[in-house]
Amino acid sequence: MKPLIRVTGLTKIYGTSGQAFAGIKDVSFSVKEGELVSVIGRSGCGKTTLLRCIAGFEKYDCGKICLDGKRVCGPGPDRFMVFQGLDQLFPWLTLRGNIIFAMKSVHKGMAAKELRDRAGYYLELVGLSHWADCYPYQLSGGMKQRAFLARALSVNPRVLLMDEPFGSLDAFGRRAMQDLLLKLWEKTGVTIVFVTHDIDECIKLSDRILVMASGGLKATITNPLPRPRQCEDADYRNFFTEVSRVIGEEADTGKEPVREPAIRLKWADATLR
Ligand SMILES: Nc1ncnc2c1ncn2[C@@H]1O[C@H](COP(=O)(O)OP(=O)(O)OP(=O)(O)O)[C@@H](O)[C@H]1O
Repeated sequence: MKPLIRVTGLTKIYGTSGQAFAGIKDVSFSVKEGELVSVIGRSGCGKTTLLRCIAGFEKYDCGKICLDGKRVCGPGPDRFMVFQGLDQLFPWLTLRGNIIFAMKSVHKGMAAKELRDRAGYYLELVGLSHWADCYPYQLSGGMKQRAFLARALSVNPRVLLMDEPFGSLDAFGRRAMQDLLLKLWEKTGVTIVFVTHDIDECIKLSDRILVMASGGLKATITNPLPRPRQCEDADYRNFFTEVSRVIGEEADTGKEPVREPAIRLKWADATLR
C-alpha cells in the first residue's frame, strides 16, 4: 500500500545564536493509510516535536514531510492533533458547541441543522449523547478525552496525531479510552500516529512501533500480535520484553537525551550526529 505520510531526513534545530541543538535529527519513516503507528521513547527524545512537525505547527530545518505526496508546509484540515492534558475544549461552549465550532472551521458553509446532526452523531459514537448540552467543567477527565476524540473525528481528518492523550487518566480510564480508540479507528479507518511513554499502550494499540532516542529514530518494530491483545498471553509478554529491550538499551548507555552539552551544536556546524 502507498504510504500516506512520508518523513524523510527530518531535522529540527532548537536554540538561538551561537549554540543550537537538534530536537530531531535525520528521522525517516513512512505510515500507510489506515495504519496505527506509535512513537515511544524517553522524555525529551523528540516525540512531540516530531508530531508538531507533521501537524505543521513547527517549521523544520532539513528534510521533508509529505502527506499523500504533497509537501506539508503548515497546518491543514487533513490532520488533527490531540494534545496532552485536559484543557482542550472552549470552556464557554457546550460539548455540542465545541464540536460544531471545530466542524465550522473545516466544513465552511455547512447548514446549522447538518452541523447539529453531525455533532450529535459523533457524540453518540463516543457515548456522550446525554452530555451534549453540558459545559467542559461538568465533565470528568475520561469524558473530556472522549469529547476530544469526538471533536477530532468530526472534522474527518485523514491523520489523527495524538500526543500522550491518555496520560492524565487512571489505569481504568486509560484502558477504556484505548478500547474506544481502537473501536473508532476500525470504524473510521483514520490513520493514527500516537505518542506514548507506555509500552503496554503502544503494544495494545499499534501496528508498528517507532522507538526514538536522543532525537533520532532508533528502531521500527512491527507488532506481530493479533488483536485483541491480552497482556496475560505468553506471546504478548515475549513481545513486551523485546520492546523493553530496544527502548532500554538507550537508558543503559547512561546518555541523557539531546540537551546535553556534549551533543549541542553550533549553528554553523549543523551536521547532526
Ligand atoms: N520550543 C522549544 N524550544 C527549545 N527547545 C525545545 C522546544 N521544544 C522542545 N524542545 C527541546 O527539544 C527536545 C525534544 O522535546 P520534545 O518535547 O519533542 O520531547 P518528548 O520526547 O516529546 O518529551 P516528553 O516525553 O517529555 O514530552 C527536548 O530537549 C526539549 O527540551
